[in-house]
Amino acid sequence: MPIMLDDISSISNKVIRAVTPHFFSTMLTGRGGTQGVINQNLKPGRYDLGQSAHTMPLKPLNDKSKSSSNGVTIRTIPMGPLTPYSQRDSIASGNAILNVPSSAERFHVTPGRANLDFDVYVDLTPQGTVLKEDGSGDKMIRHLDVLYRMEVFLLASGSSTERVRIADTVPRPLRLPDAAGKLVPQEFAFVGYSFAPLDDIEAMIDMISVQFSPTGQGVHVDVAGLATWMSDYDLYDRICRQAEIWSSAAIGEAVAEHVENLFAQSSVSDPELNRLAAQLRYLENYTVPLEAYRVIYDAIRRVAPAQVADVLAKQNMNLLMNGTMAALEDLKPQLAVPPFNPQAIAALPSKFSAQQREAITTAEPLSLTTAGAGTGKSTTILARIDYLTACGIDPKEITVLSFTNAAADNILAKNPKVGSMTISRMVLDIYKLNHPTHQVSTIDTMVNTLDIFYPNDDMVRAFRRRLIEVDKNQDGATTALNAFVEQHFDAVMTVLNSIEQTCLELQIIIAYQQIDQMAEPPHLAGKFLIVDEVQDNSIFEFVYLLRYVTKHKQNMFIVGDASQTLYEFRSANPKALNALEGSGVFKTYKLTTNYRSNQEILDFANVHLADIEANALSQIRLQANSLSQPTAKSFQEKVQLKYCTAQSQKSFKEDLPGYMLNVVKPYVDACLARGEKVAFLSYKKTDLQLMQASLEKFYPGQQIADITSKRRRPTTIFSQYVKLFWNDVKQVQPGDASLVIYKGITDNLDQIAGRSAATVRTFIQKIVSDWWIAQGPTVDSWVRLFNQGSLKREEFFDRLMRNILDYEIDQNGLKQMVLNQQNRQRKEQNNQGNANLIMSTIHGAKGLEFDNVVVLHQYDTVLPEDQKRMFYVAFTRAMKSELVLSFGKQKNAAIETDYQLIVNALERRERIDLLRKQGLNLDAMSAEEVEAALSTLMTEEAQDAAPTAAVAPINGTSSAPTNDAASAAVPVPA
Ligand SMILES: Nc1ncnc2c1ncn2[C@@H]1O[C@H](COP(=O)(O)OP(=O)(O)OP(=O)(O)O)[C@@H](O)[C@H]1O
Repeated sequence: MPIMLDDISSISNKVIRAVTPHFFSTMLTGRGGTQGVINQNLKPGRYDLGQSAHTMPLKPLNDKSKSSSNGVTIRTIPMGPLTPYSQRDSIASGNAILNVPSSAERFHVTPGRANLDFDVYVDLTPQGTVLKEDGSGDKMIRHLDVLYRMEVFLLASGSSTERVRIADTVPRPLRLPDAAGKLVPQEFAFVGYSFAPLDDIEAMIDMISVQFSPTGQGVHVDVAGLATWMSDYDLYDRICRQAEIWSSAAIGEAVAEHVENLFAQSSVSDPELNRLAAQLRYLENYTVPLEAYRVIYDAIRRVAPAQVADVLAKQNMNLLMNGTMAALEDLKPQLAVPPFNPQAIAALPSKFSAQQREAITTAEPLSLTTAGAGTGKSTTILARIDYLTACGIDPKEITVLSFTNAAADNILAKNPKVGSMTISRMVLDIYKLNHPTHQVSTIDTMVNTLDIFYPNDDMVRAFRRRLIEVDKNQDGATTALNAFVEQHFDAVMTVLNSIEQTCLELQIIIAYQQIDQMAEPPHLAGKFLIVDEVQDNSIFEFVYLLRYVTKHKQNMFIVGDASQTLYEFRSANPKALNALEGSGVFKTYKLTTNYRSNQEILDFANVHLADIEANALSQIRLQANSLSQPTAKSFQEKVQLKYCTAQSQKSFKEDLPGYMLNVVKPYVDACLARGEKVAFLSYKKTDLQLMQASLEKFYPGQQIADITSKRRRPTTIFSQYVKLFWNDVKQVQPGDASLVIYKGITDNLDQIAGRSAATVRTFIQKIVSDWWIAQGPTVDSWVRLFNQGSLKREEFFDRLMRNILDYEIDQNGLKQMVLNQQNRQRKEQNNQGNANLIMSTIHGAKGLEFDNVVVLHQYDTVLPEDQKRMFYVAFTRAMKSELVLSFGKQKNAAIETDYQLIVNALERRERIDLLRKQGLNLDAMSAEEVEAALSTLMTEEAQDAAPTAAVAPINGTSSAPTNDAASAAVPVPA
């Protein structure tokens, strides 16, 4: 039985969390107090000396951006759900509405003015901020400017209206008769934007009130009172509220309302459509819930003409996914399904649970299995292949897409006849067949090549910029590149055909856009598509797969766990599975029994799982496949926690050898004595190396396997050289060109390799001399042709240039291939090797399991979601026991309190069981009576334990390790 989190009140409270300004940017520190950029001095007010509305334009707040020059970095961080442009269009449509703020929030401009039949109120909403970081001096200076939406409300005296129309001009007539025929002012709001509302809002108030007041003069504004109201303005809270809108269904409603406002007009102009497209792209600046996209998508489909809706849906990847899913749903009845085969169902091995059987044998054309860690997702995929085959489906008809090469190899090793690959490989195979002359290059090499061949082409310059944005993984970059390629398709293809290059990021976009025309290799023609670890696919990969399935009317069986999303940095969205689950397009199956770990390990993991946002919808709680009930003692034996306070990572690293000796070694000794393996997991490779150094000292005879995948940066040295120095080469005789290139690269390394020149010098010298040796004979043959007069000088240099560019691409591809192979072999060591000690990054351990695990955990009071998910993956790798070595600055860490709460809850359960065994009928007793009985039992236990009081504490906090083994507060398992 898992320990119920509801029994551990402080833990279950954790799922309720506020959204903070960090939602917009982690640079927005402070909570309106003395610290951080959002501090108590930051209030709406007047312009700084020398500033005015003219020096602070609104335009930048239509996008999130970062620019640096001369040590000064400027970031624009928008916060309004609608950009100022969209807001203006909505207002112009005559349909925009604004909530009237409560009397506690707004400033009343016209209090006690009995001679007026109207009231004027004011409020401010942060629309965005501009953060300036000046590092040019000794100290970094941060300055934040806030752009406010100024809201001026004109309401009839005594009105309790909650929502008013936003007007762009004062309505005429000013007053209309009410039900009783009395003339009352028309109510409305005006909005404007300002970085200094105390300077700018008075003019707005004046402009409105002058037209309503009986004297024809504007109302008096108590500027001192307004300044006091602004000095009480809680900016932190207001930014939090904006963040809440963005991270909830409210953003969907706000944008859908805007879409409806625009299309309620008799016609929508092209500039308005362009600004709406920009608004939809603007949403990609932040993580908007996918359910909100559904609302926006539905609104677009409802009100926009079909062709316009198609174009709009392509402006944002998440809208595109909604659109693609809707098309797939329409086709559902035509998709492939396995034939009903009772023998195949009966032949399933008996070990499979009912839940697993349901998923494995599903006859649905589109199915999604969501499941927690260790619940048998990978096992279910293997069984699905067997099941489909048993149903008479040719294995060639089955394609399995995995996230890593290692996982794809694993499927292939067990099922040599099915198609098994990564999505990148699938796209590559299709692309290569259709564009065989394009070599797969990197974005860096491509950009250099574009600069070399198209230095003055506007289209190429824009294309290049889009590629760089994708390379930097900027928000919305893939959407922008996709839209760009679609708009300039023929021109882009002409350029790619001429440079004979492409890159992975472009391949999928082109394959997507040409999906209906592209030929496909026979090994991809299968009717049954299975996708593993779907949570880590980027939204665009997912959109592509949905279209692929639509095109081939395939059966799609997908499996994933949102809480294990690790690749958000390459555009995976942990909430995508929730959206699929909620869409109703996929039949959903759930696996809840964990077959890997004991319940003690899962109780600890469950505490962390409860705190993961991506689990909020599915509310998965891991339960072991065992009837044995954990006790406080068994929990402390199987899950050990050592929390270490450390002022910095550096100081923890200095202390790490001490912790390895006093805490980790006793634990590992016990595991090895039981003949079991131990894996060491950490986020950083450098920490693993430190741990490994200690292990090598403690266990000189033990084999240690490092299964972490290695990475390498592709080189751009040749293309960079050609871009900057090719004219030098063209000045010399062809016979001297190779030497000039060799010397040119090594002599100009500072310019070519930038800051890394010093560290890569030897490496670069080697690759340039490798080129010379490898390509020497070819270049010499061209030199001979030139000398004989059968090759023109220009043609010689053209061939030479292409030769070195091709060499760079080949080398990058070759080295990556070798590295992939080595990485696979490294992973294999875990399965087949003799090593008892295994080192891996947490990312590298995904999908794997080990007898025992040591997790290096970095604690913080508020961990970002990606780190929570990462540590959850780490906490679910062990089968038998785990030791968590956690470090952080805080003295009282919640990870310790949570651990102790689990122990307390288990002890309480044991005592309740004992009372029941003693014959007490607890169900018939009141809560107070149960507590009294428990308290008596505890007193008796304390009396029994009194003579042996000198028991070491279970877990302890220490600020530095000692060499005294007895002080290692973690008990070693029996
Ligand atoms: N029905 C079952 N009976 C017994 N063992 C099972 C069963 N299903 C799965 N297992 C075992 O449970 C362990 C976890 O399974 P598997 O690796 O398939 O889970 P997973 O959901 O893919 O895990 P993760 O997401 O954490 O990588 C494996 O050792 C597997 O052999």
